[in-house]
Amino acid sequence: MAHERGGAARHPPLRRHQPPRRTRCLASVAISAPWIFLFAPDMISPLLCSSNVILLVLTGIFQQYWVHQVRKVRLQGYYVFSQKLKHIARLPFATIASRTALMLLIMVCQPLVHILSVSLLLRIAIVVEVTCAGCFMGLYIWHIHRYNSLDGQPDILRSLYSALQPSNTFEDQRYYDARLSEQQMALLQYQRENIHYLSEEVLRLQECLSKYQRTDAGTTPQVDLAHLLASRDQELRALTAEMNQVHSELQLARGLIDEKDSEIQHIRVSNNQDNFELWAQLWMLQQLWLRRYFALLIYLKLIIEVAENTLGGKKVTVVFVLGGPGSGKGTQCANIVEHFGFTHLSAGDLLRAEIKSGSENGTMIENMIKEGKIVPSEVTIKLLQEAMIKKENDKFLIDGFPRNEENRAAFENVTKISPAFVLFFDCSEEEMERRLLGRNQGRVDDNIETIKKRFKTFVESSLPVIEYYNSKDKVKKIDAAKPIPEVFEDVKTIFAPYAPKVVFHI
Ligand SMILES: Nc1ncnc2c1ncn2[C@@H]1O[C@H](COP(=O)(O)OP(=O)(O)OP(=O)(O)O)[C@@H](O)[C@H]1O
Ligand SMILES: O=c1ccn([C@@H]2O[C@H](COP(=O)(O)O)[C@@H](O)[C@H]2O)c(=O)[nH]1
Repeated sequence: MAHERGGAARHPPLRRHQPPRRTRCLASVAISAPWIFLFAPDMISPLLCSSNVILLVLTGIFQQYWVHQVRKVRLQGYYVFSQKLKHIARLPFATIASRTALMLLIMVCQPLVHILSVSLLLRIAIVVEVTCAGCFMGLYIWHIHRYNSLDGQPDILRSLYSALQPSNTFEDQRYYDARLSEQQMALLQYQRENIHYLSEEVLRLQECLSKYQRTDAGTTPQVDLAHLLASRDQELRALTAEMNQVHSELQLARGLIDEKDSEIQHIRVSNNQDNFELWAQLWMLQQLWLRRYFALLIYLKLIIEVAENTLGGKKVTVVFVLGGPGSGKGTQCANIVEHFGFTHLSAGDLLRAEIKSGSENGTMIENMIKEGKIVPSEVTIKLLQEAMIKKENDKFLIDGFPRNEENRAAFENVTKISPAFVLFFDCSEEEMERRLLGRNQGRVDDNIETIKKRFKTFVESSLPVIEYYNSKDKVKKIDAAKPIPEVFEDVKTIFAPYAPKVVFHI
């Protein structure tokens, strides 16, 4: 952006303006009138007055032209500069107008004027007038010259916003009260369009959100999970495509502006104002696209925020509890549930329940567990999603999952949920083996043969997952070899931010 604007600033469109030759002629005639008309002294005063009136008319016309030029400077975005020029452009006309009035007054009051001759007074008036008008014209020309060598940035945005912000200074207050320039109006119009566009996007977003809302007060959301996730994915894809399109259109606009920039360089030589108008239009177009682009980025961020860590219309907090078999995950999860109000979802327990339910996957799952192998991701993820949706809670401990990289990636892709952190129970194999053999819960995999296989799977497949989250700074490691209460003391420190808030009842 700065580049384009800078480009424009390097090639200002105005050329240096000289006072018209006619004005100078009239001024010289006016000054030399008393000598030219020596043969007819009575003609001097009326002639001086009438030539001054002509000069006044011409300055008026000339002022119109200057004001038009000042407007162009303002349209280019140099608001502060144009404000300065605006006052200077009016000074020559004001000077000549006041002197003409003075001259007419002298003429009218002729019989009362005794100190100096009328002709002398008129000449003094006209010399003062021409000197002042000349000075002001010079000042204007000097400013134009300064403008042409100006290398600053247009201050249009400042001017736009300053007009909308009340100020204490008198100058700013006047500006605040003054009518907005056309350029400001145009920019405001664009802002309005963008606001309109954004509100449409917000409506769309609200519509998307409403799909995630629960439709009754019951515990089961009415939205079909698969449909919900699929539509959310589709929305994300559509939005990304739209953003890419806008981005390419933005590039196109930028390309055009660059092209026009070089044409504007030509304008400086040829003084072709039409191309400047084109540049101004392109600049505005680019502004529009930029605003739209950023609006879309914000929208995309919102969508991603909505999509992430959301399930059945609620934002969820998920903690993965990982560690070797027998490291004490289940034992500590029970404590966390009691103290911190989490819902405990053990992937192993869900799989065992699935076997018991007599599902078609039952035999496959049972065989995998006996072999200490990892059940396919889609089976486990489906069970976890269903369990999460069924529960009212929004804080979940997912125990013993993900067990490998594939589990992890599939879960994040399908659910768009990433864990707040990973609680890792670190324990030696000897200690874990001792605990598992002493667990005595009748589990088919708590035998030395399967235990060895489970250890192998843990080292080969599950440890890389922990390493992955560690690289993301998400792992909170616990020394699980300590006695149960001591381990829980460490766990409590980690979960302190999740402690339920104390409510005071009066
Ligand atoms: N810190 C501890 N010290 C001693 N024994 C413990 C400790 N933590 C748990 N145990 C015991 O070890 C056995 C295994 O514990 P637990 O079921 O919690 O482990 P786990 O990590 O969930 O195992 P798995 O992954 O096989 O489900 C249990 O009998 C439990 O009482
Ligand atoms: O995500 C998972 C979780 C578990 N399994 C299988 O179940 C057993 C027992 O799991 P525990 O967590 O020890 O209760 C495990 O050895 C795996 O075979 C799984 O495949 N995927």
